[in-house]
Amino acid sequence: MVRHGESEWNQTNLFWGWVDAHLSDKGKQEAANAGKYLKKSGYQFDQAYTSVLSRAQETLCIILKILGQRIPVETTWRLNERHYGALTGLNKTETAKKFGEEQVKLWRRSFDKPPPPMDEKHPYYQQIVCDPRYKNGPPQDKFPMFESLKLTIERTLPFWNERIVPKVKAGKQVIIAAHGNSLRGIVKHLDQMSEEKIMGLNLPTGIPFVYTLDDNMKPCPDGSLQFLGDPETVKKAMEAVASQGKAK
Ligand SMILES: O=C(O)[C@H](O)COP(=O)(O)O
Repeated sequence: MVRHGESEWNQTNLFWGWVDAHLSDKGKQEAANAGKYLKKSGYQFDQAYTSVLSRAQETLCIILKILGQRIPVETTWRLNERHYGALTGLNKTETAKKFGEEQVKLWRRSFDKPPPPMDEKHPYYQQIVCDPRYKNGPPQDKFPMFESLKLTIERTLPFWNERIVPKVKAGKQVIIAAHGNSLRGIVKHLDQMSEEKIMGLNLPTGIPFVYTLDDNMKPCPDGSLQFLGDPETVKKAMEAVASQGKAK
């Protein structure tokens, strides 16, 4: 699994959720580094999965190009970033100054406290709701206007169980290029993390992590959340993500 590289909106520290941002130059470099690391470690994949958002698709494309692999790619809104509701488009530092760091941490990392909903007057409402990439779902009457991690997991796990698990059980190697919170949902599920523990997990951009699963889809000993990167770089990258919500 890999969280997309830094996007143009990461640079300006905005909540972006379902808004479609492209990779920044740094993000393209991060994706290229991820590809090189995977290549050096000898990874070959049979199937790829990604969201319908450009930043995840661009990351996957760069990685597969470096691996020199052409494999089937399945895209789904179910792997999208969580929908950040009314916070979409707001600056994270400014939001922490206005509402306090604790509140922003709860919105960003708590399990079931959702951000306030996006209403029809929100500047990104039309762009998201009318985007043709959602013509195959989610249905208009269930289209999210906000998501907690819990709600994100509720729409990500059916895809994991129905589409990804059968491939893995058939012995296929799969790569998932997605987003900080859709991947946190899968990690929570695989490692059966508590709601408290998942609050402390900040996935860095563009650093792949590996799961080796047994026949019951449980992580093998040492087969859980293994980052492919130098530990100090991974640690710093995780801290940097956590501190995006500070008032500074
Ligand atoms: O949507 C966003 O802003 C990011 O993809 C994830 O942000 P977070 O790290 O604040 O949850």
